[in-house]
Amino acid sequence: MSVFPKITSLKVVPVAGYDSALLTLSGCHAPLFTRNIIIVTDDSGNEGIGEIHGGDDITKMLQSYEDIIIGRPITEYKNMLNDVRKHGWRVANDSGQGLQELDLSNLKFVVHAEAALECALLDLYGKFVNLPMCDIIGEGRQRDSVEMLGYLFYIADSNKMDLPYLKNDDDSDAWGRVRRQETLTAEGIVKQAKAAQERYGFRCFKLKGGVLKGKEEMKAVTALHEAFPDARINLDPNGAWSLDEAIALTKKYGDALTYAEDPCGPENGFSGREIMSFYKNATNKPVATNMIATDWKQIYPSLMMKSVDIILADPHFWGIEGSLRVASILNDWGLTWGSHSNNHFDVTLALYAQVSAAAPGNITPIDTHFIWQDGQQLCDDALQIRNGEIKIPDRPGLGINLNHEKLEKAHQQYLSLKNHDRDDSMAMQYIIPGWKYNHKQPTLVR
Ligand SMILES: O=C([O-])C(=O)C[C@H](O)[C@@H](O)C(=O)[O-]
Ligand SMILES: [Mg+2]
Repeated sequence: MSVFPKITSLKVVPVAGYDSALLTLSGCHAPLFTRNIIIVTDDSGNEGIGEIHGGDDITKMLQSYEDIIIGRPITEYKNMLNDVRKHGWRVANDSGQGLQELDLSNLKFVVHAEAALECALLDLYGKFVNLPMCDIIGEGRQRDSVEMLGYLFYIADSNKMDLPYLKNDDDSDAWGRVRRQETLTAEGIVKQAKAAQERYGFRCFKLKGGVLKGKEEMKAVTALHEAFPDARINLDPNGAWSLDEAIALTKKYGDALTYAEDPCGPENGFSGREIMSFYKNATNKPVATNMIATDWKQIYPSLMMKSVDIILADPHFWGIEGSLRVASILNDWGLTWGSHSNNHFDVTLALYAQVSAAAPGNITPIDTHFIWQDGQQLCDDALQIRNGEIKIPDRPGLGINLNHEKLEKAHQQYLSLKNHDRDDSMAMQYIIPGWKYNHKQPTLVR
């Protein structure tokens, strides 16, 4: 008979949180974004938690795991995950296109819902053996503290949209104010970076591009470099530029840009993996991606063709152990690991910290959207970004515990929404009536 705690329940709680009117190639972030929180309990009384993208399909996938895991000892977590992969609910008709054209309707195929279960089971397991998650995953702990990057965005004027964006909700410092204000210039981006640095101490920045003309965005990169000469600076237009434009822009403004993230993508019958390899040959610029290498099939040609240097292997796309396998391979081959993010709560923030703490090698500072959500924590003991870093707490598992009242409030916010899937064109159409997504046209260039 097993002496190990057994799983007694699985609960899926869809939640929503507030966001700013952030602009990206896919449009404008809506005032509320959705996520799914999974809570797994065992008969020792422990609660394990995980968080993943929102949307009805992902909620359904998570709910389908219940019968597969109830009654099993937590030490069987690897077998439980294997059974979930075999028997869990799946969305049909994946074209295999993935995110190479940033088609957000493909997120449900790219996101691996079982990563949230993996997180909750490892949280329980860590609590059982009384060790932080980073000590029991991958090759074990590689560092005690993880560097995060300051993720900057152009922001639309939410006063011009009849939508419930937060306004004047946080007057505690410059960041609290700046993150809700219209930002469409290089000076505005530098102001945003300074405010973010003041609150969080970031040493590196990433600017989300694909919004203005490439030349304008590179001017913002140059202004950031002048303001923060020691910072690593990255621009991510999500493949909006043509190969020729990406080469020309990088040549002109190259010194300010430490590396480029998905500067170009599929064109003229070539896949994004081929185009990025042409770009690298022409510029020698290090390249990061969360678009062309999001699974094991895509990673093979990407590495064969030397299309990328930095793979942002988000554990929500690869699973926790999958992401760390990517980290080990990249490290052995002299390449670099990092993680991509979408909007998220503090459960994901803790997951990024734990996975990154276990990623071997010289990793790149980790993406997080959380600074845009700060103040909406679901846990009382949420991890903090201080001096640009998150310290791994001396607590077992993820190192955080849900506050069920806060969770219920976020669930009520979710229930107030008609649509649960991300749709960046909805808010965008308030800015440019009739606006339609085009993966080769920056959002405001119409
Ligand atoms: O690096 C990233 O965060 C991305 O490439 C894509 C995401 O869709 C991001 O722009 C977002 O969530 O708004
Ligand atoms: Mg990206």
